[in-house]
Amino acid sequence: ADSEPTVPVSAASGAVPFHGDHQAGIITPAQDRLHFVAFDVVTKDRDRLVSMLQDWTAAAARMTQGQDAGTIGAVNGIPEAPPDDTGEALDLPPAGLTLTVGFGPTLFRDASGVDRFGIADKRPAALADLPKFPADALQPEISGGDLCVQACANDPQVAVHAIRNLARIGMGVVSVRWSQLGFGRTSSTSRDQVTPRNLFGFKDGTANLKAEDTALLDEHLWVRAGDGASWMDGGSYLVARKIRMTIETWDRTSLGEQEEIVGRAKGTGAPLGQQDEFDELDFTLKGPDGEPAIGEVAHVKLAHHSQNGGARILRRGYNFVDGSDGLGRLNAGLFFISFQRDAHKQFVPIQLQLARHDVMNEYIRHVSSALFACPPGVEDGGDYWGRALFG
Ligand SMILES: C=CC1=C(C)c2cc3[nH]c(cc4nc(cc5[nH]c(cc1n2)c(C)c5CCC(=O)O)C(CCC(=O)O)=C4C)c(C)c3C=C
Ligand SMILES: [Fe+2]
Repeated sequence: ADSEPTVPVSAASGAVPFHGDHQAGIITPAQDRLHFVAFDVVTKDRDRLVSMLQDWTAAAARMTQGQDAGTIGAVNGIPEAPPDDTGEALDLPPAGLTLTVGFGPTLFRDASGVDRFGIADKRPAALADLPKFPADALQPEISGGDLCVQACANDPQVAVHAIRNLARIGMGVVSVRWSQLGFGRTSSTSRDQVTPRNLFGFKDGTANLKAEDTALLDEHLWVRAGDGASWMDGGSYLVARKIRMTIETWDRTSLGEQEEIVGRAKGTGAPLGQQDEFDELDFTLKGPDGEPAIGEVAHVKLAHHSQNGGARILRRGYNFVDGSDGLGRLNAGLFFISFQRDAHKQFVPIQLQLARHDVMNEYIRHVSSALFACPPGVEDGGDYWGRALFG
């Protein structure tokens, strides 16, 4: 990838700046592909962990700009040594790659309560474990993690290459706990983007926090001074939930029932009883039968900020199909990701409402869960991922 791109640089293939006040990959217009990884830290040596985070930052700054992970490169080193880049992104453009790091609750105190790195007193209250929700069917082996990296790009090979090289660089310090590929975005995070569809066939990401809503982002997305741990100022909390969708059952449900469950028209994405996808939800409208056009337990009503003490989130999830399950069903669903200023005040009340009342629950199952604190952006120069926490 050190050579000049061989295809014209467009918005989809170009580079997203790595440095800035906030990490890229949050309000960056959602790219089409995801490789998300959670790591366990396998050393107790704080200096080794910090040194790896510095190496990761340097590699991330390079890879997001379409360069090799290391300064020598995949094919320019001595024949006797393993290359400092694995090579599968050679000749590929940056493809909008963003790499977003997060710190999990167990980095601060592990499962046995041990403060391995002397940072337990820096754990923000907002990074307390998420509660168990009704009907959660979480698999511990694909949940949690000490660190995460969200790689988003418009080329899956570019996202996978980035995660693979970070894992390689971290050998002996971290090991991969779990990872997830996503093949199609299920959100828009900018008003310039067309709303994509999830595997239920519905437009997903219409009523989302978007990059243009700067006042709402300050209110609901970015951690600010006074929120708690100052090292998180300018950062955001990431919730990941792998949600299996039993699409074979969904596909036997009538169109009308599907639309009632969601609360929007499948074709246009408009709220039921309204015309345009981007019309504000109107819960006072009545249908021909005199009942509310959007039912009391429609997904969009239950999830709406008016029903959840004003809580809003920035959704940035992806469709996944992990092959089939051996019983003739696709192992498919939605890898839900949301960013918010405090997951306990935003994601939790919304998810409690959904877990209790959403008819969609007959067709979905939450199988993994994780919460990470994503620190603010990295400045150009000597800064690195986690400096404010460890420095
Ligand atoms: C806890 C947060 C949420 C989970 C988990 C969740 C799962 C989930 N959602 C869909 C499909 C759609 N969701 C839509 C809107 C919507 N969903 C949430 C939150 C969660 N969804 C919010 C906050 C909203 C916006 C509500 C509003 O203010 O209008 C929609 C409608 C289109 C849109 O606005 O994006 C769809 C469709 C699935 C399939 C799913 C789990 C698999
Ligand atoms: Fe939703």
